[in-house]
Amino acid sequence: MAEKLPPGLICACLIDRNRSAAPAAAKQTKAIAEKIDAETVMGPPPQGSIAYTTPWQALKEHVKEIDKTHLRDLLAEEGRTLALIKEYNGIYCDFSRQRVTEQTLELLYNLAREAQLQQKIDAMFKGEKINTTEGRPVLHVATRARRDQKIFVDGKDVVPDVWKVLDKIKDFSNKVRSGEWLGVTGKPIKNVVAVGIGGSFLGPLFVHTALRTDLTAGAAAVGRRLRFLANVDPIDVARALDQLRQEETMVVIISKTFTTAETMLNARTLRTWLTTELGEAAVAKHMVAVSTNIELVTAFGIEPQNAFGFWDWVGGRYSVCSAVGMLPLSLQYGFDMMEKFLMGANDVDDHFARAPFESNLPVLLGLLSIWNVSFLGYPARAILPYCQALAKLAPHIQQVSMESNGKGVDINGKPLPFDAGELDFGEPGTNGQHSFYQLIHQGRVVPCDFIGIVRSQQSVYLKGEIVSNHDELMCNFFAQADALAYGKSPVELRAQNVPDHLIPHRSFTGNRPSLSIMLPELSAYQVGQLLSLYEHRVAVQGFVWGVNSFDQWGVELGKVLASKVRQKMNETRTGNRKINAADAFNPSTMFMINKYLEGKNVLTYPEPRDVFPGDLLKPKD
Ligand SMILES: O=P(O)(O)OC[C@H]1O[C@](O)(CO)[C@@H](O)[C@@H]1O
Repeated sequence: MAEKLPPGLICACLIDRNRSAAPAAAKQTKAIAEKIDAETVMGPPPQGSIAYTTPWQALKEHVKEIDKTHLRDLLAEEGRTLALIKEYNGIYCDFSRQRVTEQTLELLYNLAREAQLQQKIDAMFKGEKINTTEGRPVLHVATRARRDQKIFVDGKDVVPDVWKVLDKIKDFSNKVRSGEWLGVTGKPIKNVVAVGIGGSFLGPLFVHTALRTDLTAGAAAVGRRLRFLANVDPIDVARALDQLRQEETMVVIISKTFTTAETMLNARTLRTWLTTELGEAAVAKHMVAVSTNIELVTAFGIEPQNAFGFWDWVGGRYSVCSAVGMLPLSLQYGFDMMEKFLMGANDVDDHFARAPFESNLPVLLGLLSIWNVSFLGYPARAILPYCQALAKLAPHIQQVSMESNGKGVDINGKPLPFDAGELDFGEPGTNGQHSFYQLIHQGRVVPCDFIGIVRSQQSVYLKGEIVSNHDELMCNFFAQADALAYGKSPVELRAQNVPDHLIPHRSFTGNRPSLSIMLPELSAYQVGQLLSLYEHRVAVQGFVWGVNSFDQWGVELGKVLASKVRQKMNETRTGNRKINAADAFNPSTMFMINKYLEGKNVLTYPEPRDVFPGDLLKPKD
């Protein structure tokens, strides 16, 4: 295990094992080790960092100017507002509620030029190996390339390979949907359970949730069910399988690596669920896979013709446009609709690659986020769609953004002299208004993305009501942005006869930044546009901060430690014993695991056997 860990962690582990030493001495040794480690492994913060450049320093100076202004006054300038409204192919972005002037934007463009942003964007689209720690290109844009586009990796055009898989998905999903592909008992397949986690789950879930309210999509999905199984929590298994009959169900195992512990355990669980009922022959008709590792898929027992491939140049969190999303979503909605989704994403890809910074929406979004995080000092960002169909946008972007830019070192491995990344969270409005908006109105400053849709896919209007349901939703969309920007002053409150003792409680400082995005509707095309917009915004931030946004080493340590716990837990089960000091956990973990083992003995079965959801609730024989 040790040789897989970076040197800093090896030191920490060695110290951890030296538990007999006096705590003070151990603390001192640890501090010294960490210092040596930081100096020898990473070195001092790099003078080459973007933070030491003139454009960065100019922006820092500029904060003083901005601090003299209030959004209330900035919003009074119509010329400024017009300059800060940007539109591209139906996407309307109003940046006027950002704490910026036109000069701020000029300074941000200087920063982008200093960071060689355009060159980095070009390198990405050209298939250069910009994910340097894994030696890979970053080409999720190729997964939604038009058939006639050319994108090269190591001199080979990859677009024909992309379309070979897409054609296979089209053919397969048509067969399943038309009833030409039948289950092992001759029944048509009506249900799909997509098993995957992280990027192999959140993107497809986001798109599925967005399309579920599209009337056309709804029609295409009539009588069909798409469920997701991500967590190994048995409750998640139970919910995913609830009311499903094996003979009408297809299980799609989605894993880039085909090694992710949770996904593989769930894959084995669902294989057993199918074969217990239908026999071994069920695997060929009811299980398919999406992976870059076709060897492991075959070893699992899924036939290669039932495997849908993708490539190591597609990062997991950027993979929804590959077979990862396209297969389950085409089974649910039909390939034609999903092709529109791809073309929406492709449209914004083209815009991102070519448009000048001044009108490039992902670039503007990215630069403004950098302004908020690195200069104004706001570490969080709320994604607030006034659209229930976008309920899973925030969780998806949370992974895209935080797994990409949550880094402590730059692309050359040198410590960053600033905090990169931000804390992303969000909920659809108006639900969020009745939850965490209190904090963003009167507590911490959290820059907000408001997203609204002009024409809803559904209409609800009761005669006698002032406005329709959708208009009501949008009234809040417009109002919230102004409430944050303008606030409410004690003078205004006094004029409304608010008693003095309540004035501090009812005052709103305002001057809280937000941006508003409006889309004409939310069909598959716009969902694709929105996805690409957010993905590239994250890339812009990473390119300017100088981090590698396309690796994710930070998720590894927990996986290694879980595997040690798993092994020890298995030993205690077979050896019928508790965890003890020889198992080399710290006292806290040792006590906690033993508490867990003691507590769950009431429910464990003495003999190993397959247990399915609901079994634990049945009386024991
Ligand atoms: O698709 P896989 O290989 O199962 O990985 C699932 C997810 O796990 C992660 O590696 C994080 O643990 C993500 O980056 C990835 O999307």
